[in-house]
Amino acid sequence: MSSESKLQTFLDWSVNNGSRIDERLQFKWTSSAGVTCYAQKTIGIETKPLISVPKKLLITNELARKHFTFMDKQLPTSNLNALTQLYLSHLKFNLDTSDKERDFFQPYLDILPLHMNQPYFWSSNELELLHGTDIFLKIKQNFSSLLEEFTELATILHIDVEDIPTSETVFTYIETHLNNLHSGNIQWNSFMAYLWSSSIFTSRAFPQLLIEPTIAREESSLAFLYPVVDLLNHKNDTNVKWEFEKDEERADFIFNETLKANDELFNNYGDKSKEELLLGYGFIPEDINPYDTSSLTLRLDENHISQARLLAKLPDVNLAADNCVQFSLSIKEPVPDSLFRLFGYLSKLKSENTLTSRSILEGSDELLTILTSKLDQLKNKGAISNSSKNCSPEIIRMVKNYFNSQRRIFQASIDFLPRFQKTILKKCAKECLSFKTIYKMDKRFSNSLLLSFGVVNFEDLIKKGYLKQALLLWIVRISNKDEYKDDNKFLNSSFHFLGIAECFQDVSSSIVIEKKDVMEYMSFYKSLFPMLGEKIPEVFDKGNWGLKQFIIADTVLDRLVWIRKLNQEPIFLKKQHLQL
Ligand SMILES: C[S@@+](CC[C@H](N)C(=O)[O-])C[C@H]1O[C@@H](n2cnc3c(N)ncnc32)[C@H](O)[C@@H]1O
Repeated sequence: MSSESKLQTFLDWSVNNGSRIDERLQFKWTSSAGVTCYAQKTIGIETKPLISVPKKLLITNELARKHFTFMDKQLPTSNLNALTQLYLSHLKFNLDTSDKERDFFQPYLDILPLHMNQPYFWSSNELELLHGTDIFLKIKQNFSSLLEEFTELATILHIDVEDIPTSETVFTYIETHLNNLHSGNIQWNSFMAYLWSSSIFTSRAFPQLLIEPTIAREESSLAFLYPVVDLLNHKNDTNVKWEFEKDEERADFIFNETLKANDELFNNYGDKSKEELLLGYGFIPEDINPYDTSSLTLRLDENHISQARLLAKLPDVNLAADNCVQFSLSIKEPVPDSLFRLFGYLSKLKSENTLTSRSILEGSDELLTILTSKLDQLKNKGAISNSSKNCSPEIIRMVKNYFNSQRRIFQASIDFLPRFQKTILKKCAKECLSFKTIYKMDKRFSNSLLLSFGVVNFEDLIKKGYLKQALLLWIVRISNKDEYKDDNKFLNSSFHFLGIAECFQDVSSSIVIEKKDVMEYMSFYKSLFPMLGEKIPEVFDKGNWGLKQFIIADTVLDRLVWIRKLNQEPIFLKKQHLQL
């Protein structure tokens, strides 16, 4: 029977069994999206359902329960639809024995597609295109759960199953059995049949809540198959309503938009990201999708994971694998606060008990490095040749589209970081000062750099590579501020709020300087002293300019200065807790 006649037989069956389909609708086969529904005439917004289907046409968990014999408590709890999925495999592929229910549902079973586009059914060459992505990890995880669930079901229901693949062999198993699935020639109790029915459920089932609004929360993932309405394709943001008319026992599809003649009638499967559409439904629309998300998976040091989760107040993020945390990124929320907190934690110094503005800003720079390298990887991966070996052009198109959407999100996250840093700096404007401003304000100091290093302005300082020397010299100058009779007032009043002298004192009283530290700083120190003291005594010969002061100043630098990665500009930040 051709696809068109199967579709007609199905529509007749559904109407003969009490379905009502608005006569202005027409269902057709299309090569791009399978069965598709169009308006033949203009349809205005109506409260009357466009499609109503009686309960007896729905394939529910209740039917599955009647079919199999088992003890209730034994069923797998990881997927409440496991039994209904197995029941669907039985209806569709058990052709050995006659079956009243199968005979009844036959017209519906005949229009369920055997060619599925979800990545679980792709060839190894096609799957290779996704290798190294989070989506590939999810495919592997989902395969493991499905295998576990299927094995558990078979044991509970005492079903003889041959040849269950393992997580390692599942990809080859599917490639070997794919042609048999396409011709409908598989055993109902095979893993291939279960994978098919589970994908049918993922791509076309509706929530049981629709029929039973009072269902317990633990059972909210229960689902059922809803013939006719499941022929409608998906478009995000489409305004639809599904209702169950209890008295008449029928499920209604109400469309709250207008349609012109030849417009497609869409359903809304729930506003989905491209990743969800690809994994669950095997298609990706061309247009830009505001619901797109991407994820950043990070492996954390085993010793730090619990502390990191506590201090960074990580929400119950998806633990992708042992010691891995996963964060969702989207155009709407390019970087969640929890990710900033985690990087703030990772950039925290031992001297910081909590997250500080410095650790958060430092962390945001680290995050920038990681996001940039992820973006580069995505650019490389997305550069797929249109003639990739043995890959379907449609799959290549979808994968490219997926990578593009992922790149857009990572780019949005990268673009967000400088804005975030600006906001933080604004938030602590009263407790921070850039070294550029300091350089401008402390004229005597900047003049001393002109005389000693020939530095004419701040940019020149960075260009000539004297930034670190200048920072250390200035910190030591602040530690000696009481010795500058002329500048004393200026140094005290202008920079006092940063707490540099206090931090210097603090480090000085606790630091233990070893021989190796002295060796490390010796050549640096010798390049500056006694030369500077002799050349500009009014700055570099007041107070203590010994080598130890520079070792202390380096620690102060670590504790109080954030050097912004983007422009190498150092910013002094008073040590203080920052709440995100
Ligand atoms: C609930 S079914 C819809 C009916 C389906 N067209 C059919 O032939 O049976 C969901 C499947 O339809 C296809 N689909 C749904 N919306 C689509 C869209 N906007 N573009 C392309 N394919 C779509 C996908 O293959 C998806 O897995």
